[in-house]
Amino acid sequence: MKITTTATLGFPRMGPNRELKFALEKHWKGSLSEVDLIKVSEDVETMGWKLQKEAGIDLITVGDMYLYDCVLFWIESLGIVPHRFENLAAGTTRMFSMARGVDGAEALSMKKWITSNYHYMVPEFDKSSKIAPDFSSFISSVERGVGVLGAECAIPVVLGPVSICFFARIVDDALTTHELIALLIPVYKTLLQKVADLGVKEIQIHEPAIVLEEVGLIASLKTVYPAILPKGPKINFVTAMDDVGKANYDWLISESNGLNILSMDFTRGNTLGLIEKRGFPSSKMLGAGLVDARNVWKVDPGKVLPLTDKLKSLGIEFRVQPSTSLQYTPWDLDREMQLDNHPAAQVLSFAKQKLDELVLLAQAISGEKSALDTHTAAWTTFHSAHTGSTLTKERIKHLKETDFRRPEPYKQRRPKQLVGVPLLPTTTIGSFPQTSEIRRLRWEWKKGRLTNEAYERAMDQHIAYCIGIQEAIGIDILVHGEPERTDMVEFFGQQMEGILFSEHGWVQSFGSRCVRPPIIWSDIQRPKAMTVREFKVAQDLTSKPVKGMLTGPITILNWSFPRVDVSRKEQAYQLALAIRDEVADLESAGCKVIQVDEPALREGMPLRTAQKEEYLTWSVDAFRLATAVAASETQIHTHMCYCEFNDCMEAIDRLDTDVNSIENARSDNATLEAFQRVGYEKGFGPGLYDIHSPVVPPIDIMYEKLSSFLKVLDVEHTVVNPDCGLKTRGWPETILALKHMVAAAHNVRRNLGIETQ
Ligand SMILES: Nc1nc2c(c(=O)[nH]1)N[C@@H](CNc1ccc(C(=O)N[C@@H](CCC(=O)N[C@@H](CCC(=O)N[C@@H](CCC(=O)O)C(=O)O)C(=O)O)C(=O)O)cc1)CN2
Ligand code: MET
Ligand SMILES: [Zn+2]
Repeated sequence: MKITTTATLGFPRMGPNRELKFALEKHWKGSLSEVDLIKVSEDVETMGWKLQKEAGIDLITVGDMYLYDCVLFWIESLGIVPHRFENLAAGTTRMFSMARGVDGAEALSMKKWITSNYHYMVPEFDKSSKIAPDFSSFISSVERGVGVLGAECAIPVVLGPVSICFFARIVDDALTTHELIALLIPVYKTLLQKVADLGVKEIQIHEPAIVLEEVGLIASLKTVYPAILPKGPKINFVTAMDDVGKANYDWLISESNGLNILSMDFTRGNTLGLIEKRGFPSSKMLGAGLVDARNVWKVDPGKVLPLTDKLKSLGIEFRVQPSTSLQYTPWDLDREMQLDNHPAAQVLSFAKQKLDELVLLAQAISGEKSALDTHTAAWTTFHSAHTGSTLTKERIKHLKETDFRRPEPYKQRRPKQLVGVPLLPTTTIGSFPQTSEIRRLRWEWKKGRLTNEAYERAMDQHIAYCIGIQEAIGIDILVHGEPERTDMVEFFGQQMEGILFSEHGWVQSFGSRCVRPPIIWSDIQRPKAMTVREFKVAQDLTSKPVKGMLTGPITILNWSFPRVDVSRKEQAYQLALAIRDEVADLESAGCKVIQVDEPALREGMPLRTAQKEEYLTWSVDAFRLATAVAASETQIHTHMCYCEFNDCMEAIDRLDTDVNSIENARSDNATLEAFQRVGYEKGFGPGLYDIHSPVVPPIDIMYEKLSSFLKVLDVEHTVVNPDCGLKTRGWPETILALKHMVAAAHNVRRNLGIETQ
């Protein structure tokens, strides 16, 4: 019997030891040449190819080793350059300049990639932008892949033109999406023919935007695809992260669209439902995304084999693939020595292990019944050994309606809070610069070269420094600065039972920045207070209120690898109880204002309208469960950043926080007005300046901005703050920016007669 084919859709790009991250950062500092940077990236790419080849993967992607981001690479290759960068010569330097900004030209904006914690660079097309393609870098990387892997195995990846158009921000009505599509058609036709001429047998065209419910998407697909496909290679049209929805599905399966293989995600959304209801043509092959590329659990044969049996019974010809690129999982589980004896280790799988799973699954499908037996055994052992926490389960069972409700509504509790703090109080979002000295201390401590006491003393000095700076600048609501936290999610996860950590399990978040997502494997419990010690250290140093700083349950869930044996809702409630206990402990320690960050609330929202409400209901409830324990006198803040607020404003209102500090990078007040329209009447802290830029706005700009906020917002309910945490910034610009922010607040207060001197 013919063995089922296996293919991949992309591999982690940072390398087993984050080689690319360190090379990039050296290059940007000027201590590594472009040639040497490219050498590092090619070495990492070759390592990935070798692993895939050795695992027995049949079709391996090439041309997708992006130095910074996939979309950015295609922006540069297509030469789509906004006016402010037009004097730069094409090439890697221009590409990095667009990603990171240069003096006088701010960076392209960054956006969450569909429903993940990966960020892409947003293409920007203004009146002076053109399409000025140069595909030489892409073509030579494909040639390298074909050279190493052979033309039978090397599959070039192209980012599709429809996604470029739908991701793009068109400035000043420079042109319509339709006109942009028309410009891209001949360019893509030439590109795809060039790739075909290299003798490859298949081309993957990735169209990630197809899972979004965008108006006009289908019309674009219909215009573009008949016009661009080359003669020769088969075309694998790749979608991921959700099902494609009915309308797009019907276009995908149409006989006349010229597509040969349709790759779809079977781990999110309801792809099987679409196939069952709407059929699948015998003229096309299915690229079945059966191995979850966004989580770290082994394939469960009990779940996946019934699915493949179904596909077989429908007579569909299919191959085995990961659900999307493996870039969302860490490189290799074998390096995690400290997990060796952990009960969950036997059911974990990182990118390298997933390659073996693809091959085993293909063997099982091809009739080798025993291929996945060890997988079945591992899951059985895991489930029988793992009982979870009775205490947590009981607490959830006995939750009452009042556990989700503050003792009094906003209007009644607000006058009881922070009495004595001036109107338009100034504050920050939590973190202060994470200096190399802080990271070095942490490293020494982790290696055992620094005792717990010595590490805590060192962190306390940083806290004292942060308090001193804030006092000196005259900020009203202080923070301790979060020096003890590696990451706002990792830090909390590390102190909860039921959550596991990897040592090398880095996943790219944007550019060279990576995260090590916690792995939720069992019921959550918080054995002891997580932040109270540092809060007390800070509060003891000042008579001003210090804001307690927590990460909310939804953000912890969405930035972790979740369990697959219980619902996300259940996990969110468990996390909420842990945070609730922390809120109560902070309050007992004298904390008067507590911020519970939820920057990832929007990101976890499903794409299909039908499922959005359900998600927003339980996620808002989880947040309320975490915070409603606070007394009326305690002011609860939240913070959200870099997301689209428009379709979840009512949900944000239902969080029932006293203050919501949001990133508001766009200069107009559209977001604030929209919040007013949905009846949001609680406290607001719109970001006064963008923390991503090292450029410090002058006082008068901040003054204007704050004054403009007050055209929409009520003075009584407005808080003055930057738009996100300051951990990625340096001290000098942080101090200057906060001085300007405080000065702007004073000027506005004087202007309004709230303050006299
Ligand atoms: N989880 C998460 N997602 C998020 C955000 C966030 O803050 N957290 N913010 C938004 C943007 N995303 C971001 C993601 C990562 C970073 C970031 O700064 N990451 C750091 C890693 C942070 C970290 O854990 N650092 C460790 C250091 C670990 C380390 O590299 N150790 C070295 C040795 C020590 C050294 O020399 O630094 C090693 O292991 O080799 C620490 O502080 O201790 C990086 O890539 O550089 C920033 C923003 C959206 N998503
Ligand atoms: C990505 S949101 C960051 C919130 C966190 N409190 C910080 O200031 O870093
Ligand atoms: Zn933020």
